[in-house]
Amino acid sequence: MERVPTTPTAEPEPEREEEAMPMPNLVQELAAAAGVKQELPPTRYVRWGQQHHGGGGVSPVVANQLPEPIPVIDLSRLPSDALEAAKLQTALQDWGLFLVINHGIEASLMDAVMNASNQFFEQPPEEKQKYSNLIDGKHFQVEGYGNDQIKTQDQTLDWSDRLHLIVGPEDKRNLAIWPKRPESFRFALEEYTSKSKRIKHIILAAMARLLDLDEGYFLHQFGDRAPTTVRINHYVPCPRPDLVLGFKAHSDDGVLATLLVDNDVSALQVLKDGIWYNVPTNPRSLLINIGDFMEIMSNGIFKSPVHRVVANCEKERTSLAMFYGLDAEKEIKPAADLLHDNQPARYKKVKIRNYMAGFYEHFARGTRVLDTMKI
Ligand SMILES: O=C(O)CCC(=O)C(=O)O
Ligand SMILES: [Fe+2]
Repeated sequence: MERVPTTPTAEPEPEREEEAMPMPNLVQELAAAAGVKQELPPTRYVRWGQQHHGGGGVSPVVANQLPEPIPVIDLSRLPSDALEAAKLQTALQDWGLFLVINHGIEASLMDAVMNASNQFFEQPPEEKQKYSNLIDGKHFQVEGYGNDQIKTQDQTLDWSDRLHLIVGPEDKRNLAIWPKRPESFRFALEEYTSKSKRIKHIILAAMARLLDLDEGYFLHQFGDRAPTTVRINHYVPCPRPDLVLGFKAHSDDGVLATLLVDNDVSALQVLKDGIWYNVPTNPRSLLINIGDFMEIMSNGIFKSPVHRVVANCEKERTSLAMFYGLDAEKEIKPAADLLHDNQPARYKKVKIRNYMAGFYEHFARGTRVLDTMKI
């Protein structure tokens, strides 16, 4: 079974033709270009030696089925129902991710934000390039439309394009980089952002109660200036899904992430005890992912799960992840009330700014910055 971090093996590269044209850093354009009919995707996207399933274009989404379904938490019951809280505890300890239903976001709003996101990606490249994450075509910034930052020449890129936006605090929204088309995009994303906040509150209060901490313990870490960011991932079909990943293995930065995924294309996988499991889609529910900051603050009681997205050769897929981060100047450490003589701190104190700097370095290499913070 593949493990994280993954390192390319010395397996020989299959023979392939060189690309005739310079490679655009956008997977949608690559896929649309005639060159994609060649059997192999461009080298930069290929994970040599990491073939994750079979080969020959067999859809990799048929991996291990979960030994039990991903826990589904009824958010309307979570504040008062002990059984629901117990379910949450199991979900957090076993998987670090779970689904929520009765979350208070109307189906029409979920559809609106997904449709607007899909419509953005369906537009011609010139329109999308207006929001590029490359300033002057070369200087990378996290916010905007594009792919990963290229940190090294041998870095393997993901078979997907992304749109990354700051949605909170409101005065930090860089509206110049928010798509103007489709026109519905801005309103849908604003509405979705404002309704998602309540979900974060209910879950973080319940998590604090599970640890016998003050109910506001995690919520108080945010203050007014904590950033909330959105990453909209657009996965394009790939002729050799066995050779690429839609999104490399990673754990999320931030305290918590909510994930809105396509209703019918399942592609997300989670790693548990060295085995990858498919996370099935569940229309109208939201997936909640624990982030690295929570793993640190809970002293490892709640795990930030390693996950990845596999490609397929037929269907497009879009997902929208909302990350609840913390202020760059803040320091986090395991909650003092969780530490005892026989339960010492398992993570160092870390400033968010330093964590984030390390995060992007590690992310590009497919390793985890969190591992460097363990004691
Ligand atoms: O597309 C997905 O299902 C997951 C996306 C993800 O993990 C992320 O944006 O951090
Ligand atoms: Fe993620």
